[in-house]
Amino acid sequence: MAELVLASGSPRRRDLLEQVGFSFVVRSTNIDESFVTADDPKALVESLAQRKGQAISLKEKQVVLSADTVVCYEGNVLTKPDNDDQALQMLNMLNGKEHQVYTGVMIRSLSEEVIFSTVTNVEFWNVPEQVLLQYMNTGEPFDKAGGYGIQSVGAFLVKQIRGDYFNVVGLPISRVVQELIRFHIYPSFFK
Ligand SMILES: Cc1cn([C@H]2C[C@H](O)[C@@H](COP(=O)(O)OP(=O)(O)OP(=O)(O)O)O2)c(=O)[nH]c1=O
Repeated sequence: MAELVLASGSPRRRDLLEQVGFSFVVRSTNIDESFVTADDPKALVESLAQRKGQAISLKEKQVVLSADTVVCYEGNVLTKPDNDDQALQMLNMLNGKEHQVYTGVMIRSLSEEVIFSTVTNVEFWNVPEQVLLQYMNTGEPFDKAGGYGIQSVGAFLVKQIRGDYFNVVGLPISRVVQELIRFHIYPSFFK
């Protein structure tokens, strides 16, 4: 059986792969995300996932998985906020509105590769700015695209979603399972 390499420092991606029973090794990448253009969020996340995946040197019988998640609101692409001002600005932008979360995924071996992306619509309740400020002060927004975590305290912001919940958390896990099986990587319950 092939060995799965997760090219990600994201604890959420690790947790989701473990949740469905994959064994894998983690190799964190540090690519420069700044010079990728952001006109098209689908193309953006696919291109970033591809860069992360290509930054790993592969051996025979290894399969690498990489991903990138962004939040998109009316043409604005939101990545992880760098500071308090940015985090609050993002939360204010999304407050009371619907936005899209895009995750791009790359899976590659020495002989094959696949790149795809999934989009989920998320609608936020309208909450007072003071509450957004208090949420920001929890520190939770800072390592998350769009400045919130649907899987944690940020759940209080979410009125409804349309599409894959796990895609918002950072990996469209059911699609990933299907694709990994094509690469001969199986979750433990398959054995
Ligand atoms: C919208 C949203 C994003 N996120 C996270 C998922 C991703 O980890 C992060 C987006 O940043 P990414 O750049 O996609 O990933 P990362 O820097 O955390 O990890 P790596 O590049 O090493 O794979 O935002 C949540 O955890 N919850 C949410 O609700």
